[in-house]
Amino acid sequence: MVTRPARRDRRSTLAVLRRLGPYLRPVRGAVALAVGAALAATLAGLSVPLVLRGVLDGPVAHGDLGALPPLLLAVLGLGVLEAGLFWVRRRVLSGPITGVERRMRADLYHHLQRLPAAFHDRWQSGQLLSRAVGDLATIRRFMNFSVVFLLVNTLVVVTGTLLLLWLSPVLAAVQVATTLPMIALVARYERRYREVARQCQDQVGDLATAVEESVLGVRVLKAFGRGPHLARRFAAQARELRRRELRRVRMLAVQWTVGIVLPELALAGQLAVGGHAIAHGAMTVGTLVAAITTTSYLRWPIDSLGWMLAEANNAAAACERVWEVLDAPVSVADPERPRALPAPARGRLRFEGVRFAHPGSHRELLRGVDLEVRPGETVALVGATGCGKTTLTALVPRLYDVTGGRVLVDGVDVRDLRLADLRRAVAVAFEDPVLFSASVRENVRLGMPDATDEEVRAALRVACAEEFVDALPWGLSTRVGEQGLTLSGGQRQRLALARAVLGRPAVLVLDDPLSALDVHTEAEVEAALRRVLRDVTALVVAHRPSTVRLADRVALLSDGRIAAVGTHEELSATCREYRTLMSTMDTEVPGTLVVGGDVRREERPTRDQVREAVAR
Ligand SMILES: Nc1ncnc2c1ncn2[C@@H]1O[C@H](COP(=O)(O)OP(=O)(O)OP(=O)(O)O)[C@@H](O)[C@H]1O
Repeated sequence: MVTRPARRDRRSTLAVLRRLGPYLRPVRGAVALAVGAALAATLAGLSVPLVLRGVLDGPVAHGDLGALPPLLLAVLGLGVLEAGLFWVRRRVLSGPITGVERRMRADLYHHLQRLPAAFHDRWQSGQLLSRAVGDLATIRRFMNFSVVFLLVNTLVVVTGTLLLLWLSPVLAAVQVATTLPMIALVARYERRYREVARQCQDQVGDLATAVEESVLGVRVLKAFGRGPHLARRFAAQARELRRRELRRVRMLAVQWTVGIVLPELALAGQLAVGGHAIAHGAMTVGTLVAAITTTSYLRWPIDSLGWMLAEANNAAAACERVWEVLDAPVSVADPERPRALPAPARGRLRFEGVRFAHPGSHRELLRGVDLEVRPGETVALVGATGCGKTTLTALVPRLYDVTGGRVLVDGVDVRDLRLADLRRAVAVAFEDPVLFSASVRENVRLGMPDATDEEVRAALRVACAEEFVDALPWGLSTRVGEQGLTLSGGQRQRLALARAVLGRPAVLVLDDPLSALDVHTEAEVEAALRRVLRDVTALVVAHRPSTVRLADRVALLSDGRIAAVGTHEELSATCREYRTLMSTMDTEVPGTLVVGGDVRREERPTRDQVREAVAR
């Protein structure tokens, strides 16, 4: 499993953030209005020093108190205008920007759904979760606030400096001299800060994975008493996150300190220079007060510059993480010129010279599989543990694509079919039946959302699940807990079977469909399956004789190829490897444990045990 991708984007923060453009374009009107409102608000604030100069050098200097009220009203008006415009900025932007976040999240989710199984094999779910939740929230905060104020504050610093220049070039020079070190510091920290931010966000992803795994596996952890061990591992990861966060905070602390000290230095410098100039009659008190008020007003824009660039770097690191997922290629996709299945579909399934290696694996798992499952026929696929049975079945609905050869349904290469058409024609029930936290009805209708309750019930009957579903508190509407954990393994497997047969597929791929059933239920489901399998082409991965009994023919997968095909009797008579395999399977049924009336199946033999048996 890959914790996180190795690729690191070395592009500048601006280049990374520029990719937000297409998302921001539809709301550019709102952004422009917000920038305009924030700019007008800040300029209103920046005008106050000019009015102050007017007060000091006019009515105050000349004792003309009658001229004072309009100027005081002007100060009050500017204050109210500034507050109102800031309100407008927030009001105008929040809705559109949360809409942008929603669109990005929807795109990410949609893309995750389209990415092939091989992608999900490699990525930890916590990494994906933290990107879909935490990183997108970081980007939203940046767009909502920092984008506007980076623009506005830069403009305000420039305008304020020009105003100072107009008031007094020498006081402006003091201001510029004390601002330059801040700009140099920010430039120096830019890349390092982004790297640290990235490390923190990656560590949050690892932590989310750890939480998710231990929550999903809580029963196993409890049963094996591994809770304390996991807690120690989690604490170590949390310590690592803290260490990285502290590095980030230390860098921010330096920026904040410098950001606070420099404006104070500017004020002290301006007081010294201005006081001297006033003493020599080269400057009025009003000019000095106006300059100092302007410098004070510039304090927040300059202070915030470092902080907002840090936010920009956080957002750039978050963007990189989101783009990594969005840029992952959808390698299993609809063909450019899709072909249609002949109607009505007959369900002839054929593997021709099929080769396959898992991405990143140097070992070819399947090395030329040739097998035909005729319409209406059931073929059981058997073979030693880990020989590639599940992988071979996963090639039919294109969970993976073959690396050589081809898989054909009714003579059409599955890669030439639209995925929707293929998945309508081919239904799958996995060994590990995954259910979602939704009602029984929604879980069964997963592949056919429009199915009626009657159709759902018919499928449940086929899977021998109707009785237990009716006994649930709300029948079909009962919500099964997360991953269906409120149901027994056998119940989950029967729902997964019902889901597979609901759409009346032409081809049914079943991966060990009886694995989680007790002996009694197994007999029931087996009988029901016999009925289903009569009308459909089926490839069934079999781990025990009872499943093999369902099949018309059996195919033995060995060393990446189909080593033998025939009826159970033929193979038993002619194939030594098959006999040995069946004898290891047979040991499972007598080995069934009966504990207080509760019937449980023992573990299947390990791959090594099977190999040993085959070698004997
Ligand atoms: N996503 C993956 N990436 C790399 N290797 C994988 C992946 N999935 C499975 N494998 C490897 O491929 C081999 C075949 O796995 P597969 O699940 O197809 O075997 P199987 O015959 O169905 O086994 P079993 O009988 O135990 O269910 C195993 O060695 C497994 O470790």
